[in-house]
Amino acid sequence: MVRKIAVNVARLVIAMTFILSGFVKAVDPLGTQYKIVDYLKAMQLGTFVPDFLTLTASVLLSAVEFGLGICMLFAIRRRLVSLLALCMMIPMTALTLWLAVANPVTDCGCFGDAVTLTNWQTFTKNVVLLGCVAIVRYRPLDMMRFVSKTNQWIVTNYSMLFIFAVSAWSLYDLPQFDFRPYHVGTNILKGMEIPEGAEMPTFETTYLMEKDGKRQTFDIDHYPDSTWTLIEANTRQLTKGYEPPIHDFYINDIETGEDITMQLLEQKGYLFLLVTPHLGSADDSQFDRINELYEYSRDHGYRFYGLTASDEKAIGQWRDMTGAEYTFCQSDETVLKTIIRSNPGLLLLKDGTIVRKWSHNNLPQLDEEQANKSLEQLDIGHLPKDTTPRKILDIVLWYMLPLFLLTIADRLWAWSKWMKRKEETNKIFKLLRKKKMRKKIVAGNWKMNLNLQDGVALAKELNEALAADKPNCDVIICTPFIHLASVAQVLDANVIGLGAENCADKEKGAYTGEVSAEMVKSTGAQYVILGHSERRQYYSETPEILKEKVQLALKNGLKVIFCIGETLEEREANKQNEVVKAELEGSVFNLSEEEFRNIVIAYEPIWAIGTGKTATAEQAEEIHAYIRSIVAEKYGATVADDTTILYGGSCKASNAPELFAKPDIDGGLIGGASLKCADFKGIIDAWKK
Ligand SMILES: O=C(CO)COP(=O)(O)O
Repeated sequence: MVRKIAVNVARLVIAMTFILSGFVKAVDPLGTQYKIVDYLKAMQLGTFVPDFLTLTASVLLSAVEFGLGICMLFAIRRRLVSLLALCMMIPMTALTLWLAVANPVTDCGCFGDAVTLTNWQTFTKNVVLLGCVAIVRYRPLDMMRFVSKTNQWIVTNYSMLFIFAVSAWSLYDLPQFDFRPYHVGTNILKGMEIPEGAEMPTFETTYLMEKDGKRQTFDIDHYPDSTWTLIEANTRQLTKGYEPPIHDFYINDIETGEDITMQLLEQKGYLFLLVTPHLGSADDSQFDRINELYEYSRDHGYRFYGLTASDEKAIGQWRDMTGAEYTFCQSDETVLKTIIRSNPGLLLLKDGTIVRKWSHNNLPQLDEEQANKSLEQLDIGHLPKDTTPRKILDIVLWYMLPLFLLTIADRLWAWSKWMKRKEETNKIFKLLRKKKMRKKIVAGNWKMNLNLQDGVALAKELNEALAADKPNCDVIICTPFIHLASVAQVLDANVIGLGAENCADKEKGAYTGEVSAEMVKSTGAQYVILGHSERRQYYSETPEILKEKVQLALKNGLKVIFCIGETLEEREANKQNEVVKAELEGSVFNLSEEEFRNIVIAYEPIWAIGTGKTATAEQAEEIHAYIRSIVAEKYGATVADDTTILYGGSCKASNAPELFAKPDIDGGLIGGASLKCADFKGIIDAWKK
């Protein structure tokens, strides 16, 4: 248990970290690409790898991280994914150790610009993650699944589609979430301010001095007297001090080389900055639109500058190619790349505040009417509404919600499958289902007892007792022929069903002493007992005769309580299964499924009838389950599940509850104990226990 919890906590930590890190990289693929280039430069490989490769690597890296995170979260391909995570984390941890020690790149870029970590923090984070991956790798199968194997492909494919769409959209337009210091709404001057009392950087200078050929290093507090000669002074920075979010922004006038940052930012009004870090690789497809915007700003007296890190030659080429008339200024390439992830990209500032940012693919287009208006009058001249909540909602609606719904549907499906399996294997579940689906019946078989008056009186008494205390099973009384019509008169058919104990194997005609199924039906009876062992034994009813009787009873709309059961010798010879199977096959398994649904089976071991010897509940359950299994073989599991199988043979109020509690025993066919109202009701009430 503890182990399982540890594996699942570790798995969630890895999943969340990978998903976050993959997502923020996908949101800003160019930022990730720049970071990759930084690493390559630090390894002296910068010049060998072309841009398209580093950009592809950036997109793939985010997809791999996000994909691994999702697989961890949903426990998809557990063994493979934990191995891949380990293969990724080992070199990553080694790499970040090198970063922490050698410090070739200051920010690792693990979480893009969303979360900035120092190199030692990154290394610590990776050590923790490596630990988690090791735990998960040790027991990958302890990870609990959120979606079943058959539906995992939906999660992975949908996630891959999502993350590539995020990357593509961010590349085409701009990062959908801007975590950099130059996001819309930022006042650049404010971003450059150092608050009063902020920590200042500290430095230490040491002095290498010489006296009489002996050299020694001193700090300022222990600076020696003039007998020492200064050889060398060394200054090193001890602490960085406070660094404002924008600390390296500058704009230089190309012609004069003068820094005009303050002049441009402090001047009130609108300012367009066309940012092109590198003119040689800038996209020039939209130059018409850029020129139109320049003309618009010129007509309305707005300032418009190109800002690049390229040299004058490149600027000249750009002018020739695009007909650009705007003035170019110079700035730092990295700063320009940080300002906007588009080359070129357009910035609109008002009073030093960034009001809008456009990728070259999404530049504003002004129609004639708009072109005549000032920026104050246009939408684009004002800060946009904060679209972050909307974007988050989009992600929730388009990505998280479908996955969530899939998970719920999948879990419900898995749960119903589990329940089904449980029902098939677990007796308690079986019992629950049986009680839910099949008819529970307690039927009385009066046999050749009670004269007409006593019979009618008993029927009346029982009717009243059950009307006053409703049974929660079906109750049937099966009486001799002569009682039927009269008893039918005193019974409430909604409370007690009526049946005969026999019917003829002939339809009608010269069969002196016989009573046909049609006649039985005409009394108001709904059931007939057939195949009782006493009739088989004393009146030589063979399976063939019973087959005829069953057919005629069903034809006349009677339901049949069909009795089967073995003799003591047969039980002792362990032949009970064979016997009951042969009895069913001999008389009822010829029926169609529809006909068979009108059969109630009564298992009555002959050695238990009227003898006071009851089959134990376990014995009875065992053979009832067997009977149900052969019905299932013949008619299928559904019919078998719906078939009521009664137990008969010395069943009393005292043993009925135990018998009826068995999953395959659906009630009783009662002989002796059905002749007294109290005894019979006692058995009926067993269903209430
Ligand atoms: O034969 C029976 C019901 O048909 C069982 O009889 P007893 O309940 O008297 O044993």
